[in-house]
Amino acid sequence: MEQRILGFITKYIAGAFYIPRIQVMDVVEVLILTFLIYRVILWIKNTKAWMLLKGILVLAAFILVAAIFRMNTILYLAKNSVTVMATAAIIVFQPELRRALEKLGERKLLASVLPFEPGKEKVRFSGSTRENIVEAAFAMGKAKTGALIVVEREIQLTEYAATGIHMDCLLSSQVLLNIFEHNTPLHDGAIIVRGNRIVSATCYLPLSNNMGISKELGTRHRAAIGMSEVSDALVIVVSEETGAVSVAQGGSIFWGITEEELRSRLVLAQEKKESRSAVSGWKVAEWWKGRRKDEKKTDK
Ligand SMILES: Nc1ncnc2c1ncn2[C@@H]1O[C@H](COP(=O)(O)OP(=O)(O)OP(=O)(O)O)[C@@H](O)[C@H]1O
Repeated sequence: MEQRILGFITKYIAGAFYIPRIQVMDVVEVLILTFLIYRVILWIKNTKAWMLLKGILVLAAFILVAAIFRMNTILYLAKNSVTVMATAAIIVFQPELRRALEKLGERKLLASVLPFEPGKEKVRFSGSTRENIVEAAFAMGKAKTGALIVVEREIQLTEYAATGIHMDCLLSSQVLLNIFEHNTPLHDGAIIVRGNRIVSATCYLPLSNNMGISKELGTRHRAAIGMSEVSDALVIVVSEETGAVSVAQGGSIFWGITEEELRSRLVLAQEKKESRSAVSGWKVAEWWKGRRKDEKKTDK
């Protein structure tokens, strides 16, 4: 048995000491692959694919042992079940894969090379829309009227808008107050804001599966976090119970924020350039640093 292990290692080392001729394109290829692998590892770390990776590592170790000891039946089964397992993984991780591809699309490679996009406005929604949202959110907070407002950014939320009642109405604080008024047909669920207009009301949002979310937060807040996990939207929640205004972004909730904090988050969401860089590159680090200050701990 010892000889078998030694033989395996010697064969492996003999293969590893072969030094091929390295050309410029090989270096470029290695750099590209390094970057891609780094991004995949980051993605795995931030999603439940981390558990999948752990499972794959255990399986790989098991298969390695089987290869060393020449357990042919196990090797045969492993070889033939790879396709089935890959298909199963794609089905199970479909939401995460979709989100990863959407993020790739968000970056707009061409746009980041070109300094400007002709014919496109610099802001997503006007200052007046921003102020109307702030005004209505805190007015509803004062009156303890529950509300859920999704402000769309780069990722289109058409499929979530389709779960509600189509509106296409110019946003104003009065309209917001009216929509979320108790016992009215449109008060339940979320509204989706695109630009300066309310696209849809009574929309159903995906609930977050995050086990770390405080038990004090009910389904309205969980839906806000869920929506921010699957998109880059800024989701504003007004608690019916406490009147607190919170914002969910990037899978985290910033609970009980002030008027000024909500305004500055909306300013960031408003600028098209800012929102694009807020999900990529070094800005992410700044954003993370910033969010630690006012983020409500979700594990209490
Ligand atoms: N998946 C969802 N999508 C959209 N809206 C939802 C969803 N789930 C719940 N809601 C909204 O949240 C309301 C229920 O809020 P609930 O009291 O459970 O949550 P909460 O987080 O404790 O909020 P509050 O502090 O306002 O009580 C529902 O009436 C509905 O309007």
